[in-house]
Amino acid sequence: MTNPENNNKEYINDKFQRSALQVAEAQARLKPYAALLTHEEVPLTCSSGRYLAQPVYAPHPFPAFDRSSMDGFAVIAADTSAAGELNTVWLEVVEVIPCGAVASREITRGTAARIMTGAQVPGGADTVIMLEATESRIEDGVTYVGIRRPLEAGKHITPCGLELSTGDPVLPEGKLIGAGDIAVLAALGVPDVPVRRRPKVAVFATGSELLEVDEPLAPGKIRNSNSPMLEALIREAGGEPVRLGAIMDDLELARSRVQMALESYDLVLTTGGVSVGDYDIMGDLVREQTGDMLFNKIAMRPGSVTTAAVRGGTLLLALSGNPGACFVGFQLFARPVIGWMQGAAQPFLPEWTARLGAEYKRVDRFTRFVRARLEIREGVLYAYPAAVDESSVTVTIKDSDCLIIIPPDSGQLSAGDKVTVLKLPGEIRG
Ligand SMILES: Nc1nc2c(c(=O)[nH]1)N[C@H]1C(S)=C(S)[C@@H](COP(=O)(O)OP(=O)(O)OC[C@H]3O[C@@H](n4cnc5c(N)ncnc54)[C@H](O)[C@@H]3O)O[C@H]1N2
Ligand code: MOO
Ligand SMILES: [Mg+2]
Repeated sequence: MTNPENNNKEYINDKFQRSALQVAEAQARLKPYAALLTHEEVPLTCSSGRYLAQPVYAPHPFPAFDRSSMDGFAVIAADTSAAGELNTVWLEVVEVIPCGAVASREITRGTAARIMTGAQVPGGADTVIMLEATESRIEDGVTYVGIRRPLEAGKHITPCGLELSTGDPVLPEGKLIGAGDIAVLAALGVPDVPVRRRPKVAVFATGSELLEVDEPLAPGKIRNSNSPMLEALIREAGGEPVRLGAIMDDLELARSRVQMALESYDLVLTTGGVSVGDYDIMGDLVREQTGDMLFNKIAMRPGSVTTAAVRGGTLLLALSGNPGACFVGFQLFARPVIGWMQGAAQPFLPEWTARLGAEYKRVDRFTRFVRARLEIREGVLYAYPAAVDESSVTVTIKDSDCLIIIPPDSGQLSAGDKVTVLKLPGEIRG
């Protein structure tokens, strides 16, 4: 264990003199090191939640043929111009066209084809009449369809290319693939989808107080809740978490673990030990090689101690040990890094506008990111700040739909005031 007496005396002054960066500046410092990963092809059904590595253009028109949108008869509109209540026009039904079939002949004046929803409209026909609007009779083995009103051309026909023409852009590179995208890719005949490789993100916690989840509580100890939380957050952001466990507050041990992780994974996340305490080894470790430190203080709360360094080209993001600060630090810094690595078109949490559901009086010299619950009432979005949003608090993380951004100059805010919120992934809990 690190001895407080000889705890990095050379760095002792730096430890307290940290210059705080604005959040956007810190994010910008990370970006050059969040290199785009290679791509791989995955089966279409496995592509949900992955980021598209290449844009998709329509290889053919969609629909690829003129399609009937009703069960009925394909006819020539001009044949029905004289039709009326007292003048039934009778057309000879020359064939039946089920879905998937192609007519064997063209429709000519005086003829019609029975057609099903989704079937290709036969050549010559320019309109479809619904079955219910017709009558039929059979005479000498020949079926006739009777029509009592004039029809417009183009009715109940979905034209070839209505949705897409050949070469139309369909999905941009960087799109997060969802069910609708999968439907389109299937319709366009893309069995294997080029997606970005998922970043492998190593997670380890530091803290001599940490117990595993299945261990009984012991005096002064707590269970390591940040590691499983971070793993879930990494998955949510499209990364592949690699759990490296928890280590004691031992600088030597942390140094070798961090080094090993930096050599083996795309990104390394740690939690704990980044403040100025005697055993805050991650802070010490990053300060050892000041050249590769990107930042160690951010003008935000919680998460002001979030620290980042780059070693051998790989990013180390040392998040706070305080659960609330660890969560917010992940959302603002680790999430975009994991997104950038996958070429995400929208790597940041989306910004929404809401009304404060209750007053917020806390004023800070740093921007606050306040955990809050969202509720929609009469079409208006309200954000209710968590009653306790200290960075050390765990339980309110689970009740949060968003983070309200409270800039330092906002003063005391009243219920109903407009605020910007960062929407967290998932459904609004209501
Ligand atoms: N003198 C000062 N003290 C502190 C400052 C400061 O500026 N001056 N900053 C405070 C702020 S702000 C924060 S945030 C915390 C940051 O603490 P660390 O990142 O160094 O984290 P630890 O000291 O390791 O732990 C803090 C807290 O979190 C608990 N913890 C740690 N790891 C986990 C885990 N994996 N799962 C759940 N809980 C965890 C730990 O037991 C402590 O209670 O520092 C303030 N202090
Ligand atoms: O860095 Mo601490 O999380 O501001 O509370
Ligand atoms: Mg500490």
